[in-house]
Formats: sequence, structure tokens, C-alpha cells
Amino acid sequence: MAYSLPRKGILQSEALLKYIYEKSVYPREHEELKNLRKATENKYGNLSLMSVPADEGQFLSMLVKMMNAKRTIEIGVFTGYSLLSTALALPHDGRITAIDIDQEAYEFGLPFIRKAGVEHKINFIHSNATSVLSEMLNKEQEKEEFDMAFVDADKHNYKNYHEQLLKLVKIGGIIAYDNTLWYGFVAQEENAVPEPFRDTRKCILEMNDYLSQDQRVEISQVSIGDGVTLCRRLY
Ligand SMILES: C[S@@+](CC[C@H](N)C(=O)[O-])C[C@H]1O[C@@H](n2cnc3c(N)ncnc32)[C@H](O)[C@@H]1O
Repeated sequence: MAYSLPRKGILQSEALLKYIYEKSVYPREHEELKNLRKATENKYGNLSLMSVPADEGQFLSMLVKMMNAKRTIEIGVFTGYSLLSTALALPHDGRITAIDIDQEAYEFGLPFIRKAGVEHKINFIHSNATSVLSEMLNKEQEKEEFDMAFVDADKHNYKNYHEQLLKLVKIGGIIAYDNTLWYGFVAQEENAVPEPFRDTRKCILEMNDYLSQDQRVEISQVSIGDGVTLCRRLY
């Protein structure tokens, strides 16, 4: 089936999205975030759509600051747009553990992180996130505790990440899941969805059902970018 690549920011018209970017996002975007965004677009073409869009980066940054977060974890780094947004927002002694199976993409973004002066806040782990989280959970002593987690990786593992992160993020902390609107396909019938997007749509639908029933967290599904669901751990 022929289809045009969907865009993020599904609830806004093109014109409104352009207005938001031009009025309140691009003028305030950190220089190295801008450079990273453009370099990622040049190198990765359509794949650069994997990066969180700039308004979402701005939102994550605000969230980190409002929470006074000091220790955060990110699953799914790619070239590091969300990582750099978070690292810039953390205080000088803040730390972010960043996990990705793709070392090359992280290294592509690293010069921008260095230039922004925040490399010291980042602990990049080149590995499968499920195993890294399992190892963290197996540590009896010195178990890590995070104020916030941002998950933007393999969608079929979101439920597993949720169970693991609920034990690693402190009570009152936030776990944020990206792509929970999946380009708007969550609200469409399966046969109207281009074939390559169907499997992931199913995972996201299951995750959204799961979260809507999960009494351990309160949730807010924010229609920014491709949809971000914030889960605040209650107990
Ligand atoms: C959508 S991209 C992340 C985009 C990133 N947040 C940004 O703003 O640029 C998803 C990333 O998840 C990584 N990934 C997929 N499965 C993974 C896994 N099991 N463990 C760790 N990383 C994984 C991919 O390598 C990819 O870089």
C-alpha cells in the first residue's frame, strides 16, 4: 500500500505546528540542540524522525526542572536529542543513565553533547535495556533510584520496562513513554493503517490499555510530538 510518511504533532494542523515551532520552540532551542537536530536530519534523512521533535525536547526539559530531578534514566538514545535536552536541564551534579544498543548513533551525537558541556552528566550504556534494568534490579545493595525515566525504544517491550522501572523510579517519580499516539494510528481501524505501522500500533494499544488500568500510577497522556504518557508512581 502506498502511503506518505506520517508526521508527529498529529493533533495540530501544519499551520498551528509551524506557529508553535517558530514562536516558542526554535527561538529558544539551545544552539547545540539545533546543530544536533540539523546534523541528524542530514545524516539520517527520514530516520531522523526517530528523534523527539524540538517541542517535546523543550517539554522534557521543563519537566526535569519542575521536578528538581537529579537522577534520570533514558531508554532509547539514538543521536541524543532527548538526552541532550535532559542533560542540559539537569543541575551540574545531576546524572542521566542512557541506554541504547546503537553505539554508533550515540557517538554521532557526542560532539554536540561535548560542545554543550554536559558530557560529565551522562553515563551511556551500550547494551540491551532489558538486561541493564535486570542487572540494576538484582543489586541488593546500592540499588539505583531515579527521579524520572524517559522511554523511547522498542515498543514491544514497553510493558516489561514499565514493570522494571516501577521498581527503580522513586514513589512520586515520573516514567514517561514516548509515541503513545503512534502517529494517530491508535484511533484508526487496523485496515486503514499502513502495514509497516501495524505491529507497533498493536503494542502501543496494549500499552495504553495497560496504563489506563494500572492503579500504581496516575497518568496524563500529553498530545505533544507523537504523544507522551506521563506516569507518576503512587506506591
Ligand atoms: C526512537 S529512537 C530514540 C530517539 C531518541 N529519544 C532521540 O530523541 O533521538 C529508538 C532507539 O531505541 C534503541 N533501542 C531499540 N531497542 C532497544 C533495546 N532493546 N535496548 C536499548 N535500546 C534499544 C534504538 O537503537 C534507537 O536508537
